[in-house]
Amino acid sequence: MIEAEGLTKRYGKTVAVDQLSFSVAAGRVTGFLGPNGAGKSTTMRMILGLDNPTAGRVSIGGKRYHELKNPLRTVGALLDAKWVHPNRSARAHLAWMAKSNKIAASRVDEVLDTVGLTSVAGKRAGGFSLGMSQRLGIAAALLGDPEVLLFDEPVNGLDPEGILWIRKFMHRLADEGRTVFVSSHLLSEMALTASELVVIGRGKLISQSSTKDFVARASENTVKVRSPQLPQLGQLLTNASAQVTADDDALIVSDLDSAKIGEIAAQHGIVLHELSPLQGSLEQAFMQITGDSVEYHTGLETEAAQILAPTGQ
Ligand SMILES: Nc1ncnc2c1ncn2[C@@H]1O[C@H](COP(=O)(O)OP(=O)(O)OP(=O)(O)O)[C@@H](O)[C@H]1O
Repeated sequence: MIEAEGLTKRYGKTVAVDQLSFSVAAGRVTGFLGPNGAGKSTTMRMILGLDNPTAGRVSIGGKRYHELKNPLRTVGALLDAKWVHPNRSARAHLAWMAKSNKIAASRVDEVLDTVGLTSVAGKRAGGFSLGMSQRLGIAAALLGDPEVLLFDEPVNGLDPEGILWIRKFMHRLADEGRTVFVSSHLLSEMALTASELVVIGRGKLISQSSTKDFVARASENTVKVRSPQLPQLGQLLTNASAQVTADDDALIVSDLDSAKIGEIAAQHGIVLHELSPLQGSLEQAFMQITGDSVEYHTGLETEAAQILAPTGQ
């Protein structure tokens, strides 16, 4: 369990994190969502005691990081996958970490196996692909068998196979009862990975809720309608003050629910071939909730299709 209360971090005039309060429960994946520069990394660093809050506090199982007796056995983190000595082998890197944290050497081969790196354990980590480096970073986070795991943008730059592996791995960790807190600016990815979302923008909390509720609360209320009498139906719906747009052989209708659309069609003897409410995407939900504070490009899982609006001080 992670709990933040009024967590605030200022760097000079920049307020990176602003009165942030949220909680992260065990046994599920909680997504930490926000555009670039929203304050996710700063928050994660404060959780891990790498940065001190200007105000407020954040605790893990009721204790601040510095109060933890065995930090690596309580919380593991992947902040920067490339943080390894390039000439060390994966095994040597983990063995060094285990030794310096008084963790049994036998854990090294266990975690290598868990993340599927056993066959390349003797190779130099500097030659690893990003996906392999991420796995090594996750192995390091798991060394102390911690109850709480933090991952900062773990799928950034990964290919689809790597993304899928990370997603499944997070689910597995949560199913084992661990607290899994994962930051991302990729809404589409978080929709598939996290069951709970802590959403921030410009350092402030925008919402904390289940992923399902977040979408339901904010998604546009639109309905897809198909009919052999589309122009006539479109006119009737417009007359009823609905917003109507054409979409191939269908109409996308907003500001009027499916029951009302069905009634209007029936009153005028119009045949319907389809009448389906559309659930908004997480991207739409984010845009609606955050208003103009961010701008999203959606769809592709590529750098080009990701968030565009840093806070820009
Ligand atoms: N050490 C620092 N000194 C000054 N400003 C900082 C520092 N670290 C972060 N900031 C600023 O604080 C704000 C939040 O940054 P942070 O990296 O936490 O955001 P983020 O949500 O993790 O974004 P990204 O995904 O781009 O890392 C940004 O405006 C950033 O420029």
